[in-house]
Amino acid sequence: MNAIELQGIHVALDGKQVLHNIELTIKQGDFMTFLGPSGCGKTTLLRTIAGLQKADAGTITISGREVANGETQFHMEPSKRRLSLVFQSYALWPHMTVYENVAFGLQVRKLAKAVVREKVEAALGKMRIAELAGRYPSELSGGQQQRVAIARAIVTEPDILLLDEPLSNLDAKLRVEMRAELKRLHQELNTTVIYVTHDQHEAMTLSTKVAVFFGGQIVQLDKPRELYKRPNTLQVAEFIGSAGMQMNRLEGVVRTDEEGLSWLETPVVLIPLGGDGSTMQDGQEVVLTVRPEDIRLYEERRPGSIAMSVSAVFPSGAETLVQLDTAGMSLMARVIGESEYEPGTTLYAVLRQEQMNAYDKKTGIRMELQYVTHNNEPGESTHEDRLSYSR
Ligand SMILES: Nc1ncnc2c1ncn2[C@@H]1O[C@H](COP(=O)(O)OP(=O)(O)OP(=O)(O)O)[C@@H](O)[C@H]1O
Repeated sequence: MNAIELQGIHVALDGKQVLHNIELTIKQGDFMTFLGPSGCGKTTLLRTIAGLQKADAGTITISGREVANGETQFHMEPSKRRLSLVFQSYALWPHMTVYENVAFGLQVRKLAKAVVREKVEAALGKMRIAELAGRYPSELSGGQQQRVAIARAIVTEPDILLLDEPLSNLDAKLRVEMRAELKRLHQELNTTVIYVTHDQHEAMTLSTKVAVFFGGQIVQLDKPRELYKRPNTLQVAEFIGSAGMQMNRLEGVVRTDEEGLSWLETPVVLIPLGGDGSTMQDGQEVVLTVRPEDIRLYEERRPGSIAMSVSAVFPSGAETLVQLDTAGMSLMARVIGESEYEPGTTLYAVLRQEQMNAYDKKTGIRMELQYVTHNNEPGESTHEDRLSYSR
């Protein structure tokens, strides 16, 4: 069964349209992340699912039950939706111990004392904070407080766990630790999770699915790997490519000749294209993106390679980023392990074409280009032989 179905959700705040026609299905057990820049509507959608915000139009169904309907003005109370919400601020009650904070939601349901104890102990155990039961929030670190907040959310065994930037107040080391904890918890509980973040790393490492938001709309819904490899638009590619996940960008123009041959002309390399040409036009401006790990570096010239000069080397232990320049263009390549390259060295960069993405510069939409693979067999005349490999 689907855990959540959203159909045609529209929300306006203060007369401004914040969510536009959101359509989304989340499967039971999914770890769904809402990813996007600040102000794109992620939190508003989470609050709408939780029932803290009314939808102006559309329907929300949770575990087969309709909980909101814009047309009939039906709006089920948050407490009846069988979900728990954890905020960025932990919002623990300062005058209650950890045990009391976690037990509160069960006590209001008037469960027997022994049942409450059993469930609270289980939740604290799952978050690995059993020994903190008697402490007050002021006696805990930020990471420990966040664990208590999550224990409080899971103790009621909700169908769905909603997490709004739960790690953003933690320092870098704790974030990584808590990320691993959340992943373990999701696997252990098999609860459906919706997670809001603007951190691409968090989205990539935790999620089974990622919904990318821009301007109140979902612009791509994919598995993390697909999103990383094939962003649908240049805007998504650049967003996913920011914050430490460098993305190289190369501008070019499609050229076709009278014989029907096509190629991409960039300032540094000509890339032969196959296909019947139906998806491209002569003169069409294209932006190519290629990740640093998809650039191979050679010390000798190869077909289709770009002669470049090493301008900087950034070693980081397991890998090295090598920055290369030519003709006013800069590329970043990733090399496994340490690299001996010295600034000023000439290297030949080959872009792994099957890993590149091409976008129409005007619309920003990804194009399906067919690249001609390099063929080095002697004596064979190929499409690429008729182009000069590099300029
Ligand atoms: N109570 C409100 N009244 C009016 N506008 C609001 C209100 N809350 C949010 N907004 C606006 O709605 C838009 C979406 O806000 P929202 O908090 O959902 O974005 P977000 O993607 O979660 O951002 P962030 O990552 O910064 O939390 C923003 O333009 C914001 O200014």
